[in-house]
Amino acid sequence: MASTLHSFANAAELAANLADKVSGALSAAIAARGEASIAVSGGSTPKAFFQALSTRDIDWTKVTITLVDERFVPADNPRSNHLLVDGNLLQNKAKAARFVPLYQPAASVEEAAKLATAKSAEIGIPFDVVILGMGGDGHTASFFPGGNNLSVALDAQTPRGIITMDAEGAGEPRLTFTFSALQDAKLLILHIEGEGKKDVLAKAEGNGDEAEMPIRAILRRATSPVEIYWAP
Ligand SMILES: O=C1O[C@H](COP(=O)(O)O)[C@@H](O)[C@H](O)[C@H]1O
Repeated sequence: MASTLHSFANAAELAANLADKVSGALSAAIAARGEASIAVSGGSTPKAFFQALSTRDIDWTKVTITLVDERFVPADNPRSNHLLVDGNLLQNKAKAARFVPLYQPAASVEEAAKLATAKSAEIGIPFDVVILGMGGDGHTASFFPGGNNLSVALDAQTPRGIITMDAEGAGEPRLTFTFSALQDAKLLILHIEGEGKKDVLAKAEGNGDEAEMPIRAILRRATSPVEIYWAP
């Protein structure tokens, strides 16, 4: 499916525009079905966007928020994506939203993935909004180059849900939604910032294996159009 690049003068402008776009999509879903769902990324990029979105005038009591991926660490760990969402998105008006975490306090990451899959099954299918990020190595969600479960995660036949990922570049073991669960969001956004990430995107858009740059799976095979939001 085609992608469209939206470029902004700076990160603040991007955050405000993306917050408007996403709040419009969530409000439309609430008007149509009485509820809305959004899966967001972690990492260093989304903070300003989360803060902007948290102030938007939406009926947040009807919104379910989850993560596209998470580290297998509890929510008080500084590297937790849940912690980032708690401090920046689940604030202001968005405090009223329901949050479904991927981390579960289980004995193993595999057990946590099963529990998270069961809990997230209540969230509407497909997601109304998915916000993906991208690492400098071309990973998105926790689809890491060299990941032990990468081919399963990227296989369109793998059922929707959360699986585990171990990879050298990942730090901790990860929990990630599968490609099948993310690629058909009604609004599918790739949010990246900086000249370096633009170069990585250009490389990903060229020829090469998906396994080398897993973002290619989204750019090449997502059934929804990919809206790319970029600022220097
Ligand atoms: O590990 C992760 O990294 C990516 C990209 O993060 P960034 O710091 O380069 O913005 C992120 O999209 C993903 O959710 C996160 O777990």
